Amino acid sequence: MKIFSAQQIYQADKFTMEKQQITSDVLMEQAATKLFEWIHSRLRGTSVNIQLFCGIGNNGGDGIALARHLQEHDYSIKVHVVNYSEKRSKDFLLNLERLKDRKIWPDFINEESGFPEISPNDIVVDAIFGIGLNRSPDDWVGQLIAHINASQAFVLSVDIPSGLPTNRAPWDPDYVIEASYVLSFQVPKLAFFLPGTGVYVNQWEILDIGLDPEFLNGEEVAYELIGKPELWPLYKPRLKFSHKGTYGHALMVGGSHGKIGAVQLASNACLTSGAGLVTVFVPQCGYHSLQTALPEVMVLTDKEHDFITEVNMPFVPETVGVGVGIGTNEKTITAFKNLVKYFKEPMVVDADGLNILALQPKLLKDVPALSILTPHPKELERLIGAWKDDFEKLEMAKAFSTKHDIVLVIKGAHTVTVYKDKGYVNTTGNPGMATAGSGDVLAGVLTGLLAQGYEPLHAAVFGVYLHGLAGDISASQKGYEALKASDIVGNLGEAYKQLLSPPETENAERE
Ligand SMILES: NC(=O)C1=CN([C@@H]2O[C@H](COP(=O)(O)OP(=O)(O)OC[C@H]3O[C@@H](n4cnc5c(N)ncnc54)[C@H](OP(=O)(O)O)[C@@H]3O)[C@@H](O)[C@H]2O)[C@@H](O)CC1
Ligand SMILES: [K+]
Repeated sequence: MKIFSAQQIYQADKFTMEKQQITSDVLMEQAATKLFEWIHSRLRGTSVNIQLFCGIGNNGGDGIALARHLQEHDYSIKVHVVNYSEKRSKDFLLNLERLKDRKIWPDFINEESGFPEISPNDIVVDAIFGIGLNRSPDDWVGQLIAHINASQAFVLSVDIPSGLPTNRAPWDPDYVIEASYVLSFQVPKLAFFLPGTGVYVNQWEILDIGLDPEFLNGEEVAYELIGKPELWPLYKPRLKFSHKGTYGHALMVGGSHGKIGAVQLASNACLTSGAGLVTVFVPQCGYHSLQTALPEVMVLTDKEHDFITEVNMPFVPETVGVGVGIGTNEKTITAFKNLVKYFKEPMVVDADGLNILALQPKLLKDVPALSILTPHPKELERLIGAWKDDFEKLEMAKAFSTKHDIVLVIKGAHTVTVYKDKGYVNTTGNPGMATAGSGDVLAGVLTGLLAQGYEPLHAAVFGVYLHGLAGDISASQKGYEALKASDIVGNLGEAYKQLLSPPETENAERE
């Protein structure tokens, strides 16, 4: 699903009105009707107090129009106009008149003394600011937002939590609505998925307000939200007349004394994700445990006992996954340098492999084009430098990816895969996956997909989703706390099955 910028949403608006020969008021009415239907289908006339806080722009207009529908269906409502500017929008004013025609008189809030009491049992509709927010809310408006947050009422935000900008971090983190639920128009907003701004969005859903599909389908976007429908075309079905050679031979290079488990998890994941053959290259201390734990995996050892000093390959693998548990011993760094220089196909670099690249950035020019790097935030910062907010981080990641022609997988609650000027936001995964070895499993999955011939960008987007889905299945079986990385490997097969299950269940899978 495409993620549009605010500017693109305004363009979609304009295009729709011109093509369908409708006015902006009609579009607002469609939006308000969808909001009303969503609420009504859940409340079914329940007697609950609904307090609507409406700004003076089109987001406020949506709220005012919604109030009219709620009143027509006998809901108990209280409408507040948050009077933060004299510049009221045309459709806001039109809907305010319609409300007055029905003898509903909103109160106008101009300062703190006018804040209403909000009971924890009320429902708050937040229609103060939408995607038009372009500067910090005035103090008294910020205080109103804080007052709503402190109320413990259920807060339903229209389009986007008020105070949350679409393209930067909030000016003041206390001046943003903490939404219980966001009903967002037509397309999800990038801010919902980034760690600094996603915290304001507990749950979200898209309402189709009828923006024109011709525009939506034709527009190029900087970010895409990845769900099942985006993955189906990437999947490579197993063929009847295939053999293990068809699915590639992967080499996993990693491990050091006390960290053989990392490479064990990664190679197990690599094989389980479907690689035809997997060989592991480890220091000698890893030999027995690997041969015992993973009979399907072949093991090569370094001449050194505790760490890797030179990677000798008696065969040419389809791909290499390097870095998990490898450490940063000087001799290991030399081995890593030689490996990235010698190997010419896209590879996966994780963990200490990334730290070595951060220590010696000139090695980046030797990393094969289209290789996949899988940093967590700290590793990313070592690679690309510090950022001011998540939006800048993504721009810096795009520049880095373009400069070095590599695929960057930025791990987090919503892992974002970046290649050149485009980002792919993942929708699977859960907090239980913040556990030792989870990243090693991902590195293994991605290496396994590369071995099977997936294009590197596809391998990254597909693998991140699959890994998260296996984590979600694990969480449903064990809960968050008890979830271990080996459970994720154990559920990769079930994840494939769910991923390929028929489209009927698709909506339920979406967030
Ligand atoms: N296609 C769609 O999705 C549809 C979208 N619709 C709805 O429209 C919403 C966008 O509406 P909008 O453009 O009127 O902006 P909104 O957010 O209401 O702000 C109002 C104005 O406030 C101003 N302003 C900004 N920051 C400020 C601040 N800190 N303190 C004070 N003032 C500030 C700024 O004006 P300025 O003063 O900069 O000229 C801004 O224009 C969208 O979220 C959705 O709910 C639907 O109606 C139908 C179709
Ligand atoms: K809002």
